[in-house]
Amino acid sequence: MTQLEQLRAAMDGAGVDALWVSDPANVRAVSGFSSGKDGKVLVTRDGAVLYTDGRYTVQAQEESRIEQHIARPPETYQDAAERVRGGRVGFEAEHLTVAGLDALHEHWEAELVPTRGLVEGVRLIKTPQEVEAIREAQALADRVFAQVRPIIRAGVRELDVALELEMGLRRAGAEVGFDVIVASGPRGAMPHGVASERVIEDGDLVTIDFGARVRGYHSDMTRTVAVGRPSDEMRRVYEAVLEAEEAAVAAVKPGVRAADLDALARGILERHGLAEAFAHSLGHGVGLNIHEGPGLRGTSEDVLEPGMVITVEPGAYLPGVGGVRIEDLVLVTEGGHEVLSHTPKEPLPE
Ligand SMILES: CSCC[C@H](N)C(=O)N1CCC[C@H]1C(=O)N[C@@H](C)C(=O)O
Repeated sequence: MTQLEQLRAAMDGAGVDALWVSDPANVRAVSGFSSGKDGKVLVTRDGAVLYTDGRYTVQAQEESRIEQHIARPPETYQDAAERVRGGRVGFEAEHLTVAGLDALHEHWEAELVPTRGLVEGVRLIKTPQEVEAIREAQALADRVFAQVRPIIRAGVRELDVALELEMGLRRAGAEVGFDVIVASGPRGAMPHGVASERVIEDGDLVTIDFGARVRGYHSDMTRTVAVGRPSDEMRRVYEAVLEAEEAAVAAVKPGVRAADLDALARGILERHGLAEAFAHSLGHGVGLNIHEGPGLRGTSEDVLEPGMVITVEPGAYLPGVGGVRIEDLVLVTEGGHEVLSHTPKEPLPE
């Protein structure tokens, strides 16, 4: 089944005849149009139309796999009105604004129905082309990390490490996937500690979390590296996080519940007295968004399937002391898994 056929099956399940797609990543997923924030897609039983405006005429022709209609509101809504008249039309409840919904009510003679996760459900399983883009993004990030690794040393600002990573990604032809996290010494206790002016010191652990974006698809990887000799306390934390990460990666295969993977890693950290220190979920799906399904967290009902691309990223954060996170990017395969991130996990210096 093509992704559009899968989406129509999901629409049947939700009891809608058509779907108004407004989330930018979903617009891109359904149409291929890369400026999703300036586009909308209407999917009906027998068609799919991309609506965008005159700034994107050429781009839409080049990129879109579906029919394109160049217009601005209200003409956009008027054209779509003919296609949805009298039907039940789903809209994306987690994205459409109140004003956007008002506009649909104003222009359409149709029943408007809130839906959740229809396109996102299709996006859970990547096509071979999507996997290829993610694989390229990660390979490129691995290369850039290797180039930048020598400058991660005492006396260098976190911001300079981030800048080198960003320039490396850009030079290699990728985009920067998200704000680069470089969290050294006590700043390592911040899971989202984006690079600051702090100067890295001897004895610090430095957590670096960054990703590339290639053809819209993200990579995501974290390494925690030592600058000089870390304290015995942080060494124990590092070994515990590494044990949790490796055990969780090893357990990735189709049929495994995402919640069970989270529990596996959490249980290992708990045995090391670090249950409270693991302040986020084990991981997440990666694709057109850096965070998408499946969610690897205790409350998740997701079950792993071949074609999912996920992160496995346990961490332990000790306020005022420091932190460790180790993250790999993993493809779920028929036979188990393939780790897409290849940057070595360095042993800590004695
Ligand atoms: C702002 S993008 C951050 C990318 C990073 N690899 C990441 O996903 N992190 C860093 C620490 C936790 C984790 C995260 O944000 N997880 C989310 C899904 C959560 O809610 O736990």
